[in-house]
Amino acid sequence: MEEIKIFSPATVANVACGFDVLGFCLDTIGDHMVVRKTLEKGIKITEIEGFDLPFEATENVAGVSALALIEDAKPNCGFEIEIYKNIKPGSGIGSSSASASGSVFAINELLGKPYNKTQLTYFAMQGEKMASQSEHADNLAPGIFGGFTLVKSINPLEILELPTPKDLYAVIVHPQIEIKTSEARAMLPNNVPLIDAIIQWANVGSFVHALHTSNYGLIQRSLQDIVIEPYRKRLIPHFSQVKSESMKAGALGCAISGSGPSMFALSHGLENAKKIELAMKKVYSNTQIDLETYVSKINTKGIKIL
Ligand SMILES: Nc1ncnc2c1ncn2[C@@H]1O[C@H](COP(=O)(O)OP(=O)(O)OP(=O)(O)O)[C@@H](O)[C@H]1O
Ligand SMILES: N[C@@H](CCO)C(=O)O
Repeated sequence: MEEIKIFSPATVANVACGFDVLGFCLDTIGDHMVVRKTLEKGIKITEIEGFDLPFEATENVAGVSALALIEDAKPNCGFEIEIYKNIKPGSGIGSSSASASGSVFAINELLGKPYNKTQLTYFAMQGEKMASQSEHADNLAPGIFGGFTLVKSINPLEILELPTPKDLYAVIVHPQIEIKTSEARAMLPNNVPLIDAIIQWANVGSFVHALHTSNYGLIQRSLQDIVIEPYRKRLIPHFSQVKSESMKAGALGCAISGSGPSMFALSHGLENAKKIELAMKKVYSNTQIDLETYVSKINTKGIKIL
């Protein structure tokens, strides 16, 4: 194979209680990428559509992760990358992650799949590190593995695939402001009071159990974030109203997606998800804030070859 076209989906990191460890993959929004082999060695980004991003491979996360992979694989060829972006950078639904994971997934396919999904996540982390100035894989893993994932450890990298209850849907509201992950991380405290940590890790454990048992009531009781949300919610206009209106509309939970400004809600069933989407839109209807909303099935396959 000389050329490959892929869909690299948007993802939701943290999932309320699991800062830097939990994530899930969306279905209805993502970037397209075309990657082809070249005689000339190295990585070239030849096309970027949708948003203004660097073409220099060492400055674009897609290039940085691809360079990490070829440094290890030492292939006899190079690669050129075209990026067709739909996910706005700084949106909180894994824009940089979709590019970082998409390029390594595509190159791996073109090389005959020498690497497994965990190794691909490792290479993609090198790109993510540049964008957010810290190492985390909670957006990358669900894009590469699909479904819900838990990053058990980043050193050594270990990723657990979690089950997806059949009737679970996600609703995303994206107020059109930009929040850089690096800045949203810089505002967090270095220490967490033990009393808060106890509540948070109990929620992570019970959320994982709820996914395994398709226990929607327990999903609802586990989706809370008392560690990160108190700091970041002030970055997001109308955060508290979106949350309370979503819950009134039947959400299992509503929280910041990644580092924001997007917020997500989980829903038991599609009809209910549509009601939650309407409730979210209504909160912003009398404001000047532009927004996008999406209702999505949980994407259990991850990155897709087109
Ligand atoms: N291919 C790329 N796609 C998106 N952002 C990129 C890319 N290459 C470099 N960047 C830079 O990464 C930054 C955006 O990444 P950031 O992690 O802040 O946002 P995000 O990926 O949408 O958020 P989140 O990780 O919270 O979902 C921007 O500064 C952008 O210029
Ligand atoms: N876990 C990360 C996800 C965003 O990249 C954060 O919230 O900072």
